[in-house]
Amino acid sequence: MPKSILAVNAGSSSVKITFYTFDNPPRTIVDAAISGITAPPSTLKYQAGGRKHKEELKEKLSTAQDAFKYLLQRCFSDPELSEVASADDVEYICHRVVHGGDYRDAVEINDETLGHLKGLEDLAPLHNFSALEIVRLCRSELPKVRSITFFDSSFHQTIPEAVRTYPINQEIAKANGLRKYGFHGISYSFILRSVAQFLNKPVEKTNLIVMHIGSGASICAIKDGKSVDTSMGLTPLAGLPGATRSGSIDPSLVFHYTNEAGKLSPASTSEMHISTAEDILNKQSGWKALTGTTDFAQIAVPNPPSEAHKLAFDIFVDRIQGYIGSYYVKLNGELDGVVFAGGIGEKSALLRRTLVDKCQCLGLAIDDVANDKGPGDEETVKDISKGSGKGPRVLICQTNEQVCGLKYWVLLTVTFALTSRGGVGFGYRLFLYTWIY
Ligand SMILES: Nc1ncnc2c1ncn2[C@@H]1O[C@H](COP(=O)(O)OP(=O)(O)O)[C@@H](O)[C@H]1O
Ligand SMILES: CC(=O)OP(=O)(O)O
Ligand SMILES: [Mg+2]
Repeated sequence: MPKSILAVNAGSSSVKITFYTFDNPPRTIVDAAISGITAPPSTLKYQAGGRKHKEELKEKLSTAQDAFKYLLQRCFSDPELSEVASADDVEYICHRVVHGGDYRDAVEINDETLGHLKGLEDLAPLHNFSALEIVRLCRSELPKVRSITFFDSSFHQTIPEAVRTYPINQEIAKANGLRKYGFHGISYSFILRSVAQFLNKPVEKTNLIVMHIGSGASICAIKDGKSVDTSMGLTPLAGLPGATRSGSIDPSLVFHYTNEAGKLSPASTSEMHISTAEDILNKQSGWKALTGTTDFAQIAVPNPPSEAHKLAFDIFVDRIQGYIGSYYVKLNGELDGVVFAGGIGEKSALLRRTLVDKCQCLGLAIDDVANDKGPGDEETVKDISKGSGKGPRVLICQTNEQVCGLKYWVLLTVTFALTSRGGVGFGYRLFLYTWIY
């Protein structure tokens, strides 16, 4: 009988890992996350069985790979976690990889797929490189464990041509894969299923505007259970601003920023080639550039410590409001709910209230008590709308990018019956398959 599945989510400011059992449904053995990698000290959150623990770390973990190694070691050395004491207890690792290019589904890592993904590294400079560093580490340090990669971009394959196409020379666009891909799709997929279930609607009849807003922030219009537009584009830089990202700007700004902007950045390596402009717009912009902090909890406060903090908050609200209006029209006003998710969406009552107040003309209204209280630990979806029945629901969804990847993986392995090379038997996969539907 197989042992455990490890799911890894390397975000731009955090690394989250979860070990699951092969049960029906899979049971979480341990959930561990390090956040604030870009704003030290980092914080560790650790949850196993009934034990919950949060601490500020003294160790300097400046890369996603360091954070991953730390988390793995922490789990393996926990004397109360006999189920995952070493790499021998792990059968598969499911990695969240942000940019999957034209991959429609998850893929198993081998020399060929890894080589292909390496070619996409430059298109998600804050993400793919870090995630693939973890994949490479797993291949060398845990060579017997098979790695499967899941892509944020897969969920957005349904975006219509006119939305995903940039109005540029189409030969060049096609040759270089220059189109809107969209990201946070693993999260949107989890949110869609969870909210549809909560609203008691079939997924394929559910229409939502979902915000996944954390260090990286995006918004997605979902019509009949399919992504029809999203704010990120060719790379996760487009759309909303983030902790260190500018979001959409006039592209000409790059040519007027500094003379150096078009040159290769000192951050470029043999692995990753980014220009100074990309480095500035991805890593030195957003609320960090405006306020000095990447922590939105210091910005979303009733009495901001400076005008700059207030401006950062107002800019974020303005950009999100613009997308909500646009997506409401794209969905023809047929909207089941507006959903807040991601670190900021789930935790900032102030941001939620401010936005909903600004979108009252769409029939959105918020219950202040429910909003201030937020969701309980075990509450995946919480309704914070005012009144009942009429108008789109205002919801919070505590997203989970790890478990959703796991579900996709099960589906993939069942569908394609990945060889039995030391893997789980087909019958067992079928058993897991029944858990999905
Ligand atoms: N109470 C809070 N209010 C506002 N923002 C918060 C709060 N708690 C955490 N955040 C913000 O959430 C963001 C992290 O979101 P998350 O989705 O977990 O990260 P990542 O984008 O790295 O995956 C950080 O910018 C953090 O400041
Ligand atoms: C795509 C993206 O921006 O991801 P994250 O929010 O995890 O940084
Ligand atoms: Mg994230």
